[in-house]
Amino acid sequence: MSADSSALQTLQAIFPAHSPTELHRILLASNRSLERATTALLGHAPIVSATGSTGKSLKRPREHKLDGWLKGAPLKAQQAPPPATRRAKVKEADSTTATSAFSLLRSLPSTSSLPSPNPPPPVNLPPLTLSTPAMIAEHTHGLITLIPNVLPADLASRLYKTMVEESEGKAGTKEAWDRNRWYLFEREVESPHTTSFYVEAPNQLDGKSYDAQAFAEAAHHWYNGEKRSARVFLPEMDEARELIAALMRTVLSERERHPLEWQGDWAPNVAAANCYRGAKESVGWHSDVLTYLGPYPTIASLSLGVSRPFRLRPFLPSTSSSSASTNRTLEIRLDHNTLCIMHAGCQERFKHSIPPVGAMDVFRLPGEGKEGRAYRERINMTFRHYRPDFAPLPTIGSITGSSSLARPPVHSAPPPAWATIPLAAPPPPSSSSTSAASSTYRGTPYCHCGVPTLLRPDAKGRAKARLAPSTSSSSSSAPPNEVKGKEAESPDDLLFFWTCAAGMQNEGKTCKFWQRLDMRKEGRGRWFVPPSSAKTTAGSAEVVGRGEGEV
Ligand SMILES: O=C(O)CCC(=O)C(=O)O
Ligand SMILES: [Fe+2]
Repeated sequence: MSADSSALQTLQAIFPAHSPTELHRILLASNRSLERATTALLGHAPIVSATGSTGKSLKRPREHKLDGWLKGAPLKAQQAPPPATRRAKVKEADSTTATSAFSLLRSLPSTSSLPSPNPPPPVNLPPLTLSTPAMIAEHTHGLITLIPNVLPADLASRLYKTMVEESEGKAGTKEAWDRNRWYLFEREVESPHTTSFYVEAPNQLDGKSYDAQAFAEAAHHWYNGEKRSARVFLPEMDEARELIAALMRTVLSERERHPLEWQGDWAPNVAAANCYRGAKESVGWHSDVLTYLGPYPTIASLSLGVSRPFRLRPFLPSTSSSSASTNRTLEIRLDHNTLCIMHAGCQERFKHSIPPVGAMDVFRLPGEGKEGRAYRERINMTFRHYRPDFAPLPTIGSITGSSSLARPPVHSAPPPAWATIPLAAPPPPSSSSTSAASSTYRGTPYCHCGVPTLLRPDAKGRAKARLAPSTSSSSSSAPPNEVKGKEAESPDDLLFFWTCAAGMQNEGKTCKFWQRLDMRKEGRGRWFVPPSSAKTTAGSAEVVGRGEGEV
């Protein structure tokens, strides 16, 4: 796929009301710069929130904010998966997905494909609806498993009601969920849905090699760097995550684990929660940032309430030609009480989105009949396993485990926001600690802006092509991540890198920091030695954790 068609695709996603021809013309007139084309199409207006925190006026109609992005086709009537028992469904899904995922990863568009001098213009096929477990397994290469009716019906209803109230600020913490805000091309944008982030209460952490504060701090990455507090799991969420954890143990025991993924138990220790109120609320194309999940994470995403389509689109290598079929958007309907498991490799190979829909059915709780409240909300909870070997450093090692702190309504003091932690100046390049192999865990690399970086996969193969053109063949002997041993036995050859995150909150300005993930040098995976056993204190950790050199 050429840079042009990639940019064109992005423009089509942002401005679906414009024809591909028109977008192509504007892209060419903008010297093929995506940013310039976007600016031109937005008429130079900043995308600011209605409350205008930048102080600039809202000049564009609402459809030009993020919630106007990706206006998809109206939701087509779709066939719900046929009913079956929970056990049978797990089996059915497993039988089509087990152990095949990583060999199938190799069959996805390769980052080593040859450039195509004249790629054909992208053809816009409508999304392909995947309505059976077999279709889902085939088209997602085993990277998605859907489990309908995952929770007992009564728990699903209770959890849904609580989370709707919680999102409105009427339960638990009495604080409504917020919209994320961040910068894109130096314009402030806000998420077209509301969101919040949940972590384990300190008393749930006894004996674990991380602490609640560390992961509360990690909530910042969920919020694109905006300073927000994490909340503690509500009782109904705990009930659900226990059941989901047990189910996931079975599902994962039957799958091949990727050498770079977490090799221990998958424990859902955090959850991002999203509320989509009405047909227009949505989330745009993205893949989940890997900063605390590490490479090849498994994410268990629970849907409650209104049914909405979930879309997936493969990342296409920047240097390869693509056909309309390899690039086709996939669509899966997510009904109430469905678990959508995004397996290891899904974030690396696909983007996902919840598009706005033209119309939607309201939701009534099972058993309440027509008299029941007509809900307009879809609640989503993505249960995630934040890895100790990817945890933020400043507070790791200070496990509280205090039962007197049982279930506080919310972390009362804001977590030690990375943007506010007094930072030592980044060390000079010569003192870069990356050169010394060390197995002591040193946390998240900090960039030159003094903030923790984001971990992302080199999903399009751009970095790989730039770094090592000679390794661009899939038969390359150069291992990923420059490591020997188990972590080098990656069945695909994707790279991961740390990048500056400051731009998301710093009026779009970044320091261009870029550093390749190296599991061994950074003391992760099988080289992980928890800082507590290395006698790291919170105070010294602040200094140790920052300022790795740029490569
Ligand atoms: O609402 C969903 O199903 C997707 C949410 C999502 O993409 C996320 O939490 O990262
Ligand atoms: Fe996501």
